[in-house]
Amino acid sequence: MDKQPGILLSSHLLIRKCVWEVSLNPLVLTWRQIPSQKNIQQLLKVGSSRIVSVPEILAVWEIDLHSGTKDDGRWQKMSQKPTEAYPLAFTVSYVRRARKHRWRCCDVTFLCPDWALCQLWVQTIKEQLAEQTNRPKHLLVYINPYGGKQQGRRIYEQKVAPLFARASVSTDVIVTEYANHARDHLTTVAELKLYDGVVCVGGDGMFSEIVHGLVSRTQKDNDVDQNSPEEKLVACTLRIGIIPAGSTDCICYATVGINDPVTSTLHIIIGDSQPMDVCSVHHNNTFLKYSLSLLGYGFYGDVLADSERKLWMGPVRYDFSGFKTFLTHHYYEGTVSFQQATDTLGTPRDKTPCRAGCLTCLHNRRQCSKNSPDKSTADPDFTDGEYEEGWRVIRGKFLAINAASMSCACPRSPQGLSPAAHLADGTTDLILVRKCSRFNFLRHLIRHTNKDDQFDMTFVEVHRVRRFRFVPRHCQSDSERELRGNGKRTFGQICRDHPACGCSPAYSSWNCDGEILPHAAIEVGVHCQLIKLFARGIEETPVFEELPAPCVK
Ligand SMILES: Nc1ncnc2c1ncn2[C@@H]1O[C@H](COP(=O)(O)OP(=O)(O)OP(=O)(O)O)[C@@H](O)[C@H]1O
Repeated sequence: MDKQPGILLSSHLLIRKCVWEVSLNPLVLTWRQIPSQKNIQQLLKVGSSRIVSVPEILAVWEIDLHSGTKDDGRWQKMSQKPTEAYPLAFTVSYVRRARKHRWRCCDVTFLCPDWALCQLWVQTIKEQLAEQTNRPKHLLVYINPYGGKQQGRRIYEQKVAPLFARASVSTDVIVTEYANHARDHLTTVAELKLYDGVVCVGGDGMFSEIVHGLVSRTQKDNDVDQNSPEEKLVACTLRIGIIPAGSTDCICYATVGINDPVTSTLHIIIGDSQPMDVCSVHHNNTFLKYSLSLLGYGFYGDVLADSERKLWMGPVRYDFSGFKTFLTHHYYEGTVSFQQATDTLGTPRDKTPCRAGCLTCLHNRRQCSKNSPDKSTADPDFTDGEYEEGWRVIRGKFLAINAASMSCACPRSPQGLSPAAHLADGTTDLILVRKCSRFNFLRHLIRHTNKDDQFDMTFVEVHRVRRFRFVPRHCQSDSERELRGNGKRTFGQICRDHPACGCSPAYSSWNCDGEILPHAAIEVGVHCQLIKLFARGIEETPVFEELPAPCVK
């Protein structure tokens, strides 16, 4: 065994009858096949080395090659036989990158010539894993058994729990019994100090519950009043993991790049961390909700409101309501005011999407901590419209008002609603679609499904903002809304149900991450990096090139 500087261990070990030079340094574990006359041609054909970064090693254990059991006595399927010269073995479990941001767990078994060397390897790798202090040891897991295709429990038992066990991550599991069970448990009785993170098995609705529970609990524990829109919220210390088991899994797409339970579990095990902004939504100094992805008034609010009246149609209701809402072509009058983020890197129109290790988020996070969020500066390029006490004010008729805190990319819209929106830069992209012809609105919508710029249209404007307010033109009192809720129809409601009628209703609804808000007049503030996820953002290209390794089992 030769030791070079920086190298912790280096030995010749056997993998499936071939001798490999295996070495470990604090950053990577590598194994390179030693060429011999016999295997040189095969090496040229298929490649002969493998590099695994130490932070992506999940576990290591000794195995008894004769009995086929692990060092903890559990049975393991053996694919290699011991030889006289290499009678002992250990297995390393690590992350392997597959296509389209998918991660898989791979095992490689190394055969050793003697007991002492085998022990040394296992011990040294374990010591390196113990240095990875960002990894969770104990997690609180909530499973929604009714999310998506109702597979949450099965996904957890078959795909997630075995990986947690392999990586020695212990869990307390709660299967939710009713909507908001997880939120209420987190806000009140959960003993958060026992855990290194909270995991939800479900979709975006379930994730939203966890965020509401954790953020509210953190504010409660720190005596912060959530009802004040100006209040600076305290960031949550526990990270959140999402095991996708919902219908859309939009947050998973935006933070991992794919909705795959195994990939998300591996991100949790290795202790990845992705900060995320959270928008607080208030009405009249009363807290309404937190939003993580999309706030939409007009088109997206109407689609959701209509689809909720057609639950019996199943998932096809979204297409139906989308088409119907497009045909009704309602516009809404009101005033939008906002504080533009003028001191930040990046704009909604640039071509740089938010990716793992995003420098824009890093830079803008520093700006957020320097500036008080309310001190917005006037936009020097702005000549049109008005300013009121540092807020830019736009009055008009809008087909849609959307605030995208992330790209909102999904399989239907691969670039998303705002392709360059950032996960953690302390801003949201406010998109205003003014009244235009049906044909032009259709052109705008179609651009979400291809690579054309959906903002390059005269009736669309987009601003990167830290706060915004919306007030509908005919500001509605709460009693009026109650009347609507009780079924006494205003003209708006009648028109909504009879699209042939030419006039637009006075109010739409806000779609807040897939839920309808009870008020049209709202104030929204972005809280920079309020939560952290067990994720790393979408990776541009794999860090380590994938090389086929013929000897890996
Ligand atoms: N035990 C339960 N019974 C009924 N509803 C529940 C239960 N647990 C959670 N919920 C609620 O179910 C709603 C939907 O769940 P979830 O987000 O997991 O799936 P989905 O709606 O199919 O997926 P997506 O949100 O990605 O479209 C959530 O808003 C959550 O509050």
